[in-house]
Amino acid sequence: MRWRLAGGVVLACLAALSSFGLLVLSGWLLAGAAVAGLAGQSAARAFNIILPATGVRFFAMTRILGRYLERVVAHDGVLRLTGYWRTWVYARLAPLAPAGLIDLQGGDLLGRFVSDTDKAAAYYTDVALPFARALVCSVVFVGVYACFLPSAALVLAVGLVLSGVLVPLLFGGAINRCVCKNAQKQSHIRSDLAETLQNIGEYLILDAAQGRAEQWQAQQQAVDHGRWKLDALEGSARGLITIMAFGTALVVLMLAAQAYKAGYLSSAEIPMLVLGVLAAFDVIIPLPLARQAAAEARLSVTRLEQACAPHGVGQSVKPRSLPHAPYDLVVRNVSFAYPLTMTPVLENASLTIRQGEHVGLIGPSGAGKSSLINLLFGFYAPLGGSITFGGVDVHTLGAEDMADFVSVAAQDFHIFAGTLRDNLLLAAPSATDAKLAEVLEITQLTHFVASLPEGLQTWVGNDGLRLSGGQARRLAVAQALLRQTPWLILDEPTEGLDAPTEQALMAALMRHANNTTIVCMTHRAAVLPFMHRIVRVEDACFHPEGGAA
Ligand SMILES: Nc1ncnc2c1ncn2[C@@H]1O[C@H](COP(=O)(O)OP(=O)(O)OP(=O)(O)O)[C@@H](O)[C@H]1O
Repeated sequence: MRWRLAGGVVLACLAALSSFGLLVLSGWLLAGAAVAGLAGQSAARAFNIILPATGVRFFAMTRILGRYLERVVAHDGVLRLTGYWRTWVYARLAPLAPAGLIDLQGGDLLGRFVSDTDKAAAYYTDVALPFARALVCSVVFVGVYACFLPSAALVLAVGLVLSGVLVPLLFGGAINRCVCKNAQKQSHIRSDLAETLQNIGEYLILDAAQGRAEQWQAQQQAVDHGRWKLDALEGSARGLITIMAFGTALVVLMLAAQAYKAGYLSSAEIPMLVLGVLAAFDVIIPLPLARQAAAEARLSVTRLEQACAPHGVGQSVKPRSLPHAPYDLVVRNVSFAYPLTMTPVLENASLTIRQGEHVGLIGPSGAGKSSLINLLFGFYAPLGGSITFGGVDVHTLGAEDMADFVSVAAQDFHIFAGTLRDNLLLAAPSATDAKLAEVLEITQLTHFVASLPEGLQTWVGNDGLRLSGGQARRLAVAQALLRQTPWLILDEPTEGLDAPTEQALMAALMRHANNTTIVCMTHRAAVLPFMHRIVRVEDACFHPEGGAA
């Protein structure tokens, strides 16, 4: 990308230099023509208008062309940079989920992923490009002035440095503070908005929607106030630069007038140099905005780095070796607590599940049954002890490695916006229609799907809203079955089902997955007779029900 980005800078400089050349030459041409006209017919005839007029056209053309090409190249560069940042962030965020992202709200995370990556990429057009253009062009402007009048070149150099360096420095601190505060407010409002929209039904039921709207209004006003402050700062800096530009032009006018009197300059060169100053400041005026963009980009990059920083979980720490048969799970003296609460979930707990066993995990709500999935997939790291699967410490495996061996129908499963078929194929993209029909039969969904006019092509809406709780849960079980892994973990698979359907599902499941290891976390007594043995999770330990755990 480097050459492309450098090309954008070159084109931006070309456009700015053309603008400068156009104004300077036009000033000289108009003033020269006027002086020649006033000096009489012979002087007017002697005045060569062709060459400068050609120069004016040349600069007008290169300015238009330069600006157009600069936009094309620079925006192409930004799009590529945005793509680069998004890929970079995704590649680092994905392995951290869910433990590494626990302290980030979904809306905030989305905000970081979308708007912070945009701002980080826009650093090129909004910061690097204006500053590089200002630097390169200022040197050229001062060089050009030095050819005509060195004292004017010195004044121009001082004016450009003062307004291009000092003004951004002067306002920098206040801009940084304002940008930080605004970013925090915006991040809050975005997170709240995402959460409220996701759970709008609950807010309506709790009669809290109006209060929520009022909270937003207050938050939005605070954001608007912050934006107004930032605009005021930027406007003040821009105003100061404009005053400096006119001051510099005035001094240059005085110096040029003196030089004219002393015979060093022609009369036409006086307006040329004055107009040149105003044209030169065109590259400085965008700098306060660029300074603001720099603060925003720096903050965005910091926020992205914070979100992507490894938290010691969800990442392989040693060279991998994949699990091998027999795929036994050995949990040895494991202690575990969730980072946010630090309430012990497991304490010195041990459990062995051999390949092919069907184990029912029971116990009071909140005892820690589902937490076993989090530990197995390495979403969270145990505080002590070890967990091996197929002879390999699960801590050295990524969640994607485990997914090749273990399918989970989780309690908090998600049905994606799409058709029934889309959701099933998500688990096994190459599954045939016969395979889909087979898992629908096992999960007792065949009649339901057949009753739908569009069958598997039925759109299930966001979050599976068009399905009942029991239907959605069975769809999650069907997904897990489609993956055909040696292990199957079912968290409350029959929750919300009537007794005959529950029996039919479990019986079909056992027939189908006879050789598969099945771990069934459940509160339903009717499921337990289908299991080889039962383990109770209680008091932060695994207790066998009638045998060794
Ligand atoms: N992501 C999390 N962060 C913090 N604490 C959690 C998290 N998930 C679960 N917990 C807590 O860990 C404990 C064990 O939860 P877990 O979901 O494993 O229980 P469970 O036995 O599966 O419960 P249930 O039968 O109701 O599904 C609970 O006290 C719960 O509040």
